[in-house]
Amino acid sequence: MAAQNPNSLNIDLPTVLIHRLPSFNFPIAARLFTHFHLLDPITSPPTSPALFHSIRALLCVGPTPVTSDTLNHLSSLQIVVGTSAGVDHIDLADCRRRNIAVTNAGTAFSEDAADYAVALLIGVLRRVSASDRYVRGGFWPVNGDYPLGFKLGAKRVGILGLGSIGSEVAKRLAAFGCSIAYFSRKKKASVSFPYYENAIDLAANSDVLIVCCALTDETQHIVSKDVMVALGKEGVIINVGRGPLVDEKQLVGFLVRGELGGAGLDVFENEPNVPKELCELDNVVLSPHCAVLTPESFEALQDVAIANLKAFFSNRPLDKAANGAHALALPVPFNLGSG
Ligand SMILES: O=CC(=O)O
Repeated sequence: MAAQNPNSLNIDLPTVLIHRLPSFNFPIAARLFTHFHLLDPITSPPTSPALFHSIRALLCVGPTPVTSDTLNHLSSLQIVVGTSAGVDHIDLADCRRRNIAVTNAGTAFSEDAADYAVALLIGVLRRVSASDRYVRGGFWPVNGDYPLGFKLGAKRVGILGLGSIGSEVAKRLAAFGCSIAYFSRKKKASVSFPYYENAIDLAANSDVLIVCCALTDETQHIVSKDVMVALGKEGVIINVGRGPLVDEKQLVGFLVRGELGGAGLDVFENEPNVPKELCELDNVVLSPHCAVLTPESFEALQDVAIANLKAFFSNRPLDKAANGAHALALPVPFNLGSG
């Protein structure tokens, strides 16, 4: 992302510091530029480190870590605007302690993530990628028809995390004739799908587990060995959440030994490294953490980021009413103070 030269700031626009690892670009930022001065220290290092201590708003690109150390360099910071749905890369507890608001992508990515979860599931059950390899490899004329896949309709789908992505997944798979059940932090009064008290019980009553909950200390390795045993030999795991939600070492073992039916994985424990055993398996579909990446979702993301930053700079609360359908302020105390 090319940002303005800090030495030629237009003082009429509020300043937002971009926080990104050199490898992360923010592909569609055109509209943000029209509303804010985006300072990118990677392309335009500030002439004085004191500038960092005057920054009130930070735009955190992708999973760039926001640690206590980051926050120590930004003593005036009041808001971190994240550009991903997950916020596991942001030290939320420290932000809360320092009274710094944190926002995420809200629902900007939910539909794309849900579409992708369904695509991975169909890809695994119907062996779409493996069939593609079969045709391209010239095996069809030699070996004949490719082995049968499995039907999606009537599968019992267990959703781990019925937030905005999980709800979109449920809507889509219900339309395919699947039955839906879920486990979430709490039972949702507004939802009639069966609720299970824990991931093991959900897995024991499902053919497919779709993992789309947030990564927290409580949910790390929520898909454990016991969950895999409960899901059973024909069971399929789809992960569009975060790699560490699944015990990857166990998953690899279960798949290699034929103790699970398959997996569709967009996220991994040690990205961008993927266990090589997975690449050998035709009942596994792999993708490089791209479930949410469409130009349309980046447009929606800009709406959210602009709405939250505008609300912040005009002292309006960061809530849905203030920020439109996509906005979400995470439950950290938000105090604009006098700054
Ligand atoms: O993984 C993508 C996101 O959290 O937005």
